[in-house]
Amino acid sequence: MMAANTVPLLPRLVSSSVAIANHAGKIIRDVLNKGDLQIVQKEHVKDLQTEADRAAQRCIIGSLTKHFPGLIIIGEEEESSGPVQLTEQSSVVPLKFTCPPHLAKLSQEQIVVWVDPLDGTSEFTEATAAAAHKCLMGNHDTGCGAHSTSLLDHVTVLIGIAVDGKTVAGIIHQPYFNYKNKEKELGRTIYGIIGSAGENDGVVGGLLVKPPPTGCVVATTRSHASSTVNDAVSSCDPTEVLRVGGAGHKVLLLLDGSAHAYVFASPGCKKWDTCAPQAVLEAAGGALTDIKGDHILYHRHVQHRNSEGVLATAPGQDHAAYIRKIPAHVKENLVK
Ligand SMILES: Nc1ncnc2c1ncn2[C@@H]1O[C@H](COP(=O)(O)O)[C@@H](OP(=O)(O)O)[C@H]1O
Ligand SMILES: [Mg+2]
Repeated sequence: MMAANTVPLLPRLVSSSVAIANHAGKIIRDVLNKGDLQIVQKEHVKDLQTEADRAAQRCIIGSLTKHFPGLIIIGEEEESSGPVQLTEQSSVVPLKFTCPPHLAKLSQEQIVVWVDPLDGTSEFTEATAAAAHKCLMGNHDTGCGAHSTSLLDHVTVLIGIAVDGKTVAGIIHQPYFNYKNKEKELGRTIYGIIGSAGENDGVVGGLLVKPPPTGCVVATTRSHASSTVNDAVSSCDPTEVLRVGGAGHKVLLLLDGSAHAYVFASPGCKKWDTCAPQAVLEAAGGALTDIKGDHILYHRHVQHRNSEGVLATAPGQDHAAYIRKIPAHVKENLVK
């Protein structure tokens, strides 16, 4: 076995982040099971924060800082007081693939980590603590409150790693994956490094990448729709539209064979929403850009908003063709 300090920085960071994201997912479930989300409204009524967001972020930033002192980390939530549950230094997960050669000699100063401790907060709050407490005790859904608890699938923990302003690696943890099936393990973690060797499931850990069905299934926002969002979706001539929560969840739909494209022509989504999902998607051969087809950059001092929207396509799809379909008035409406 190689000594820890001979393993390049990037795979060490990804491996620790997988363990940290798993831990954050457990913290999220614990908060929901206690039944008191302590919801705070941020910029507007659909921009919420719960104790699960805060506690998960304390865990992620505290643990990353402990294991990688001096690392630049940008999290969605402001600093909050409360217990900080850290992962152990030894909590690392063996990765399925090796570091691409061009990323093998990074210095920590080149890296920015973008953290969304709980993506899909609107859906999380709707899957009420009461319904979740009743239905999820014992790791299974008894059917009561099924409508609201099904939204728990939309919740993810996102840790994205950018190098010199470009996303290179990402971790998406889904804390409630399998929550309806008590026979199976609760939660899953998907991770990828762009440019790793291997084919499809070999380059994305934790998920078997599948092609989408025939037709054109477009995933878009469930809770932040607008006329430009709807115009952009319609322009793709979808055979089906999936209105679902979370940027992480929507990208997972592109990877698990559920959708062809994720279209969001609005400035509300932020860098911490897209950094990890973009890396995982692109590691598998998909693409994520703004709605005009330009790259999204993740430098330390970049503006947090993805002000020109988000358009992502599943592996094997013609990304440029989707960009061409977006109407000019939608593109003109979204400016830096
Ligand atoms: N108008 C808006 N205001 C605030 N956040 C927005 C937004 N539109 C999108 N987002 C954020 O982008 C992410 C994906 O949104 P959606 O689920 O609507 O597609 C969510 O992240 P969070 O759940 O982490 O806040 C959501 O809050
Ligand atoms: Mg988010």
